[in-house]
Amino acid sequence: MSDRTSPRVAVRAMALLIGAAFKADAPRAALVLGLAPVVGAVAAVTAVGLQRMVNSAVAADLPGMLTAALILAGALVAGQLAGTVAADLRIRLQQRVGLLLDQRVMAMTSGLPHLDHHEYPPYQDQLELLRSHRTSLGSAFGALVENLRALVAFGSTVALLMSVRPEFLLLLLLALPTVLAVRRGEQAMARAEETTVAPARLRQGLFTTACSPTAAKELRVFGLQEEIAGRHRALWEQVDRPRRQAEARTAMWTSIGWLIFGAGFAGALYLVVTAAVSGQASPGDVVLTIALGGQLTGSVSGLIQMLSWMQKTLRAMGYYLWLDDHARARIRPREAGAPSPAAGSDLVLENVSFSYPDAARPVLRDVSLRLPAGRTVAVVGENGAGKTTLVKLLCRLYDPTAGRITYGGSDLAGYDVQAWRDRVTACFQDFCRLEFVLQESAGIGDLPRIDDEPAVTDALDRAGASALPGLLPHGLRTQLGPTFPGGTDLSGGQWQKVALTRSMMRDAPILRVLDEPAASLDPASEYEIFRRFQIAAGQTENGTITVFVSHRFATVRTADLIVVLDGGTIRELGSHAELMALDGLYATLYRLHAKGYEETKPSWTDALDKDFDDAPPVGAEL
Ligand SMILES: Nc1ncnc2c1ncn2[C@@H]1O[C@H](COP(=O)(O)OP(=O)(O)OP(=O)(O)O)[C@@H](O)[C@H]1O
Repeated sequence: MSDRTSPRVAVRAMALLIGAAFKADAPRAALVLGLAPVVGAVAAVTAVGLQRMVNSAVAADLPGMLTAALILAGALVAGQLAGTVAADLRIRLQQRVGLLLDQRVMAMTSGLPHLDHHEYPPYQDQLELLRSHRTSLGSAFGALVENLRALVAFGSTVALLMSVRPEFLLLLLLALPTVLAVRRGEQAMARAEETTVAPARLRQGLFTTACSPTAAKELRVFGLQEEIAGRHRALWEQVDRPRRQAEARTAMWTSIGWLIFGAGFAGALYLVVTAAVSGQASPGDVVLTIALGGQLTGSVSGLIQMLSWMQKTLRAMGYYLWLDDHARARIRPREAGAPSPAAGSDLVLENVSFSYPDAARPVLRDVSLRLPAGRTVAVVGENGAGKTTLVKLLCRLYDPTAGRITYGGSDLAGYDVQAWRDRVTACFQDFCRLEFVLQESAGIGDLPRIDDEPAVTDALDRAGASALPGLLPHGLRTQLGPTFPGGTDLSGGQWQKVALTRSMMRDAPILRVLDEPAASLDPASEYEIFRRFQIAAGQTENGTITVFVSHRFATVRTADLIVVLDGGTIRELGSHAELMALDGLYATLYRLHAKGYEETKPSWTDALDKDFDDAPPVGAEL
């Protein structure tokens, strides 16, 4: 992993923070940055006032004493006012900058066209580092401002000390070991965090599992609480040991640095006191040195704390910039005039192969397939055969690693990814339980019509869920999900129907993907839904291609075309009748399922047999 605190990254991060602050609130940003040096210089001005006061008092110079008193009073008032105002302004601005960066992180993460950052461990590690340092992002602008203040405080103190004796510049050098120790400590800490990020991510995963309502049932039934807690503890140790060691080393080096600085300061005091005794320095110089000495210790310590804070936030900004670079390389703005997919064509896979990042073997190998417009296509195969991967490629959640997918003769990769997705709709196996009101949770499937009640009612009907609003206390306005007070939780099948309704919202999709859309549905609902899908697919003017993945052969047999995947390749292809006549893998699997099915076959499936046995096969055309 690259050094997240390299000078180049630091400069980029600071420019980004200042830009974000001005974007969030330009007048406030200008005021905060302008006040920081004023606050930083107050202590040095106070020390000058003291020096003048003592020298004027020794010389019995009343006007001089009055001027010194004015300087002291002015510094006191300016310090208090500017300090309070600056802190207040800074904290609010810091919150706004934090919000802006949070929103950018959300936009970048969810705007990435592909899924690899969620599924590929090295990317997940980077996201985990960013997530664990997210709060530092919020305070990054504050750290920048406080460093500016601390630098001015330190610089003005050193300048004044040099005005007493130039050799006091050496004190600056004596502060260096402490500063370097802190910087090295931060780097060691960064290394420790980066090398332990994988177990830290696993530990976070276990924590989420232990607290998640989805895992709650299995945790109790299998008595897993102790097991999960034990694994969490072990991972904590694994993560914590290198971090503790880095902290201990930093503390040791910082203490040595402070000892060197303390010895130097004692030497400076000795020099100025002996000079005053021999008449080479004024009593004011002694007071100034003592005041500045205390001030210098405070400002070195402040500077070190600020530098340490700054390094932490710069590290967080380094992770942010990694995501920014990653997203910039992948998120393409929608090109004006880029070709849009025209409706009514076939979708064709030409020798498509696909491997997940870093995977040893391809998941799909040399798949060639024509998905005809206006038809339903079922994809079947054993677990791990590559069915979900295939539909992910169709949605362009990944691009093939070899071969190509074309629509209307044009490579999908040539279309703007968002323009393609605008014409695709889907219900995934691991669908989202969006805890909005029912109207929105379903309507979000076609964002411009999220509030369109007739559109949602129609989609509910097409998804076989028209009864759902009537079962809920406030119909379409019912708040879904147990997270909200007064929210209504749904059964697994009802949630799935809401997800299906979402996939029914877009009016004329080119492609509708249904990845095990009926896993939680009862057989009658499943039958009804597929019947509607098939009728809808044949009727839509643009000839929607409906691709569904299913293990339920009673439904699969209704498809116009059935694709049998086996180990990432197409084993068989055709209509139900053709595949049964072939008497291969499909026929074997079908008979296995039918055996159990015939024994318990309910009467409503007679309609299924009658409806689809006469359907013309389309596999022959391919
Ligand atoms: N994100 C991923 N990264 C690496 N490998 C993956 C990923 N997703 C799936 N795989 C692997 O790809 C293969 C095919 O997975 P896929 O989900 O496409 O199978 P499937 O046919 O849909 O299975 P199922 O019927 O169990 O849903 C599996 O061996 C799986 O381990």
